[in-house]
Parts: sequence; structure tokens; C-alpha cells
Amino acid sequence: MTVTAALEIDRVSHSFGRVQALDQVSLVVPRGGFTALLGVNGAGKTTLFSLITRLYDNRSGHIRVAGHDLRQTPGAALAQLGVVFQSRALDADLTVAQNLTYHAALHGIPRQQALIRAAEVLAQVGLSERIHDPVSALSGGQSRRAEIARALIHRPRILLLDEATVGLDVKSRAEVLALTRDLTGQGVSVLWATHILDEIAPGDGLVILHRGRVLAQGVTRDIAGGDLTGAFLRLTGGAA
Ligand SMILES: Nc1ncnc2c1ncn2[C@@H]1O[C@H](COP(=O)(O)OP(=O)(O)OP(=O)(O)O)[C@@H](O)[C@H]1O
Repeated sequence: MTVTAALEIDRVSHSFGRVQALDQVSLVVPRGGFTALLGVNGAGKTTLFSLITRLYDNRSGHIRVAGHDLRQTPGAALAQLGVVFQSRALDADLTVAQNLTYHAALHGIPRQQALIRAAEVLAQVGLSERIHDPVSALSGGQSRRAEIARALIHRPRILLLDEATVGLDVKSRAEVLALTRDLTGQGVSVLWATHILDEIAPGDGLVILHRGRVLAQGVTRDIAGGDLTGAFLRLTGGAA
């Protein structure tokens, strides 16, 4: 086991009938870093997230979150995991505070503590002034930031985000990406699933997933030099 890893995926496969969505996927998300999981539609990103979050049962290989094996000690593993799914996860009729405290309760956090934590995580995502507003009153970008706050309320060590900027305008996209990057300075390790090459910086960790297989992983500049588009097209045979 890698001592510094926030997340380790070791030879994980998954099929939907005859469709092999993941084929012997192995990857490591180092502690405290920003790692991009890059793949076009259908690469297998959401399937991988569904296995890491136990939405699907993982029948092959191993998944370890902060060293906790997901099958052997699921409670300990999931306690270290925060997730922002592709589809919206907040109740639009409830306030931001209500959404956050409800999620905190699912993690066994007492109400008073949950309110304090809600204020903390909303400050982290720059949304303090909207705490008592209904989610329906938020913009798309603010709503995404509230979802990130929700994912952080139980103080996970690793945050997974599945195409978190889809549907956002340029400014909101940049804000969500920047605040997520800032979280790594606060001890959170990030796995950022995307198909948008512009969201990836030369110093980021990079995993290229294509048709259920990992084609490359490491530091982006080591894999791609200064030309991520070219490297991605070369590795995937022109999939971008
Ligand atoms: N519930 C399902 N039933 C059958 N096939 C599925 C199911 N979910 C995903 N697949 C298939 O598994 C493969 C991987 O899909 P997945 O959604 O994980 O990719 P993705 O990289 O997240 O793409 P996207 O960004 O479009 O969601 C695709 O071939 C997809 O059609």
C-alpha cells in the first residue's frame, strides 16, 4: 500500500451486461494534490465514481480510501470521502443550511455542530451570505458551490467531483475550479473528473481514462509536455 495515497484503485473492473465499462483500472490519487481524471463521454468516469461511493458493488480488485479498504471497512472508507455528483444533489425547496445540516445528520454530526460546520464550509466556498436562502434562489455556479460545501461538511480527506462545471458559464466554471484547487491547500485531496482539457494545469496529477482503461497517469507536464491536446489525441487515437 502506498502510504501517501488518498485513494487507491487496484485492478477494478465493471461490466453492464456485455458492455465492459471498466477494465482492470488501477490508479492512485496522492494525498493533498489535485488529480484530473480525463476522459471523453463514455470513458467510464461515472462508473468508477459509482464504485468508489458504493452505489455499485465492487466485485473485482480493491478500492482503498485513506488506507481503508472499501469492502472490508466501508464505514471508515466512506467517512473520508466527499462527493459532488454530475446530477444535482440538493433539495431546491430547502435552504442551503437545511440541505447541509441534513447531510451532516446522515454522517452522525449533532445539530449544533452541524450549524457551526455549515458556516465554516460555506465560508470555504465563498457562499456565507446565502446560508438562509432556498437553493432554488441560487445561480448554477452558487448551487455547485453549495454542493461542494455539502460534500465537505463531514471533513473528508478526499473530494471526488464528476464533471462539476457542466452547464456553468465561463466565470462560474473558473470560480468552481479555483475554489476546488484551493481546497488542496487545506489538506483535501481532489479527484476531478472532466472531459475539458482547459481545466487541467501542467502541475496537476493526471489520469487518462479511455474506453474503460487507464492509458496514462502521472504529472500532466510529464505526460503531455506543453501540448495536452496533442498528447490526448495521440493516446486515444483521436477521441477529443
Ligand atoms: N447503467 C448502465 N447500463 C448500461 N451501460 C452503462 C450504464 N452506465 C454506463 N454504461 C456504459 O458504460 C460505459 C461507461 O459509461 P460512464 O457513464 O461511466 O462514462 P463517463 O466517462 O462517465 O461518461 P459521461 O461523461 O458521458 O457520463 C459507457 O459505454 C456507457 O454507455
